Amino acid sequence: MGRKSRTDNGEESVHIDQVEDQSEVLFCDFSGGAVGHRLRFGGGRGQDLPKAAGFTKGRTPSVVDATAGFGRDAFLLASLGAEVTLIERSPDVHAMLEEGMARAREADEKVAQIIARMTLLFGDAKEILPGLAPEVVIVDPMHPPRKTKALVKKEMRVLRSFVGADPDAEELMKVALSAAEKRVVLKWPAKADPLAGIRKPSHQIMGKSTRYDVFMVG
Ligand SMILES: C[S@@+](CC[C@H](N)C(=O)[O-])C[C@H]1O[C@@H](n2cnc3c(N)ncnc32)[C@H](O)[C@@H]1O
Repeated sequence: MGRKSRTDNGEESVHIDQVEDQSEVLFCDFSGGAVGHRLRFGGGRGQDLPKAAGFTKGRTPSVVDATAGFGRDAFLLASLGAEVTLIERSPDVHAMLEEGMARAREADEKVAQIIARMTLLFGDAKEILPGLAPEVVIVDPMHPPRKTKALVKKEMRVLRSFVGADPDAEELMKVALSAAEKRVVLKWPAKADPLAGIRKPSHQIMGKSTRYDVFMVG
């Protein structure tokens, strides 16, 4: 996002309005890096997210990831055999995902099979979810600022510079709770206060830095 102006000597220059981390590009890579590593060495259905989403040895639910972001959670669940619909409302992030998925389809046969189970939608999940009747909804809004000084991972800082905070997370959770047929999983920082205005979770799965609040419905 740039704004043009004239310098003292009359030359045109471009000012970057949102300097923060927008100098960095949004990029998603489904076949290398952290995602590829998790695919090769991850703990399968024993990982916290699939457990929270109700994946068992014999059961693979259909999932809507209402907050797609980098698509990593969706990719993990699709790698375990689930059909996953991803919803993203930021045009920049949606474009990044679309490109990342297209690249991954070309890169590697195994990864392409996983991507084939992922359907990406553009828009606000609060409007789209009620028309989908999903078994399981995953909600992972931008997390509240940390109470500690621990630095947020760079890629999340870059993402935040594009999408900002998600102040309507409570509203999204309410829509998710009425749309899901089986359960809603809220991914939230382990030590953060519960999301205001939402009923208590049915149970929690606690990780080192992340927890999964599981809300059974129906
Ligand atoms: C923390 S990131 C999600 C990261 C994701 N779980 C992953 O594995 O990469 C949150 C994303 O959800 C998107 N988002 C938040 N609220 C949304 C809504 N109501 N509808 C669609 N997208 C939403 C934001 O634009 C942002 O890209």
